[in-house]
Amino acid sequence: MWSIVIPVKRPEFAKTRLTDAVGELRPYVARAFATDTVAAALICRSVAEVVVVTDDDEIRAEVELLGADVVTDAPGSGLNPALRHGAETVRARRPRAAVASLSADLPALRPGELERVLTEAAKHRSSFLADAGGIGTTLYACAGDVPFEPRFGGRSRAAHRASGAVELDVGDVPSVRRDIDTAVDLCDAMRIGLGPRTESVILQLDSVI
Ligand SMILES: Nc1nc2c(ncn2[C@@H]2O[C@H](COP(=O)(O)OP(=O)(O)OP(=O)(O)O)[C@@H](O)[C@H]2O)c(=O)[nH]1
Ligand SMILES: C=C(OP(=O)(O)O)C(=O)O
Repeated sequence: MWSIVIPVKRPEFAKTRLTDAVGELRPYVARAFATDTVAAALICRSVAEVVVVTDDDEIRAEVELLGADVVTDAPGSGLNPALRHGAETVRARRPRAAVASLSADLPALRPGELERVLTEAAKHRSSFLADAGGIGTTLYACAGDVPFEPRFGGRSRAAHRASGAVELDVGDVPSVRRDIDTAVDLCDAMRIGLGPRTESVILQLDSVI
């Protein structure tokens, strides 16, 4: 079973590359992405717990209701330190927990696809899943006795590979790979099938592109 750490940046500063597509709805879109991601992770059969790293009070309230734990966005110096803080919190309680981090911008995430990825990840000491664009990473996973050392940001697929983590070769898991940076990514996720919170925010738009 896995402990999943999901980082959520303050929505008022998040998903800036979607500004042209969603305008003033951007913080609501970012929150909906995160909440749909957390909801799908929580019902995945391989997931024991979800820890969300955020300073956003609304995200906190929503995901706690769903059953996730929340820790503050310490030390306040960006994504990888926030992820390490989440993993440290997990391992303070369960020292040999297998930990995986998942991006919070996967609003089409399907629990069964995540389960297939985590089953493959369980065969390795550390591993990662490349994003749909082939440059970044959506999931980074470590066995219980392995230091959790994420390298998200920019060309993180190459960075994770260079760190010695194994790239997971799991076919047909589009919902786990489809992170959303742009309007085109959002259209792609709509084809896969959006989670209900994102769907209802997107319905308020005249069009996405
Ligand atoms: N807790 C926390 N999460 C972060 C931080 N920076 C990024 N994230 C999360 O990391 C994941 C990937 O972030 P990006 O795709 O770069 O998201 P973004 O910065 O909102 O997007 P852009 O503004 O378009 O660059 C998302 O789940 C973000 O919420 C941070 O400083 N703290
Ligand atoms: C942070 C990442 O996401 P993106 O660059 O797609 O925003 C990453 O893939 O490492």
